[in-house]
Amino acid sequence: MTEKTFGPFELQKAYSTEPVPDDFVLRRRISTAMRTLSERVIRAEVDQATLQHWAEQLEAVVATVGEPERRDSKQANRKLFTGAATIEDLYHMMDFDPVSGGANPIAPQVTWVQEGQEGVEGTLRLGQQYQGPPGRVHGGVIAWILDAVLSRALHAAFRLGVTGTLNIRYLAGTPIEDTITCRARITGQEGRKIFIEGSIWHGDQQTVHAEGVWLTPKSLG
Ligand SMILES: CCCCC/C=C\C/C=C\C/C=C\C/C=C\CCCC(=O)SCCNC(=O)CCNC(=O)[C@H](O)C(C)(C)COP(=O)(O)OP(=O)(O)OC[C@H]1O[C@@H](n2cnc3c(N)ncnc32)[C@H](O)[C@@H]1OP(=O)(O)O
Repeated sequence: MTEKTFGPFELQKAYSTEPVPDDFVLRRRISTAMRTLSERVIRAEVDQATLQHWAEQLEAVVATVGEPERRDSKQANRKLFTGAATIEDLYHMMDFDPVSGGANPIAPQVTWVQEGQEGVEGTLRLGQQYQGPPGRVHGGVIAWILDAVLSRALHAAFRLGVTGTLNIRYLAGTPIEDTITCRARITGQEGRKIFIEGSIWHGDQQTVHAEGVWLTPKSLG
């Protein structure tokens, strides 16, 4: 049997419906453990001996991992655009994404509840490791997440581009350790320039507004 392959317009569907490759089941477990650890060790009230013990255990894991060879992600990207990407290639592109990638230990995990041409919506919860002012999400982390959410609206509408400009207006504090909602939608297009706006909400309160311009590369536009 020949292995199924995918192009850019099949990416989102295949990624959410095809079985997770075996190695990514394990990569996700590793990342979940690392994310949980990051959240739990921040501000942990423990004694010196416990910190010493944790430090030694974690240093031992780092030594065990060493510096492994890495796959060239450009190759998976090229295969995607010729319709030749395998599910493994798709996971290598998507699952290491620094926002919502299941196999990336630093990626805040977004649950996408709506993804379509009319826009995207996702929910997430950010732990103490993303705190700026006490109890609130760091402003830079908010920009990081919104860049990805607005980009997701671009992809959900089957368009491609890189962030050219991203403006953020912080309207109210965004809480850590509670569920927040992110939204984004395309508002217009002029040639290769695509205009996208987005927001973050805590319940009924909008805490952030974002708007930006994405540029489709000359080679694709
Ligand atoms: C189809 C389904 C797809 C599904 C998904 C597919 C694939 C997914 C693949 C992988 C997914 C994994 C991860 C996703 C990855 C990233 C997502 C997050 C997004 C990012 O993290 S991305 C990184 C940060 N980003 C950059 O790394 C950009 C660096 N930069 C440049 O690469 C250039 O700077 C560029 C290209 C921006 C412009 O260069 P250029 O040569 O094309 O522009 P040019 O001069 O021709 O201007 C043409 C007109 O745009 C106006 N203009 C120019 N620059 C502008 C700007 N900055 N802002 C607003 N307007 C601008 C001019 O004023 C003119 O306007 P006018 O025509 O009106 O005069």
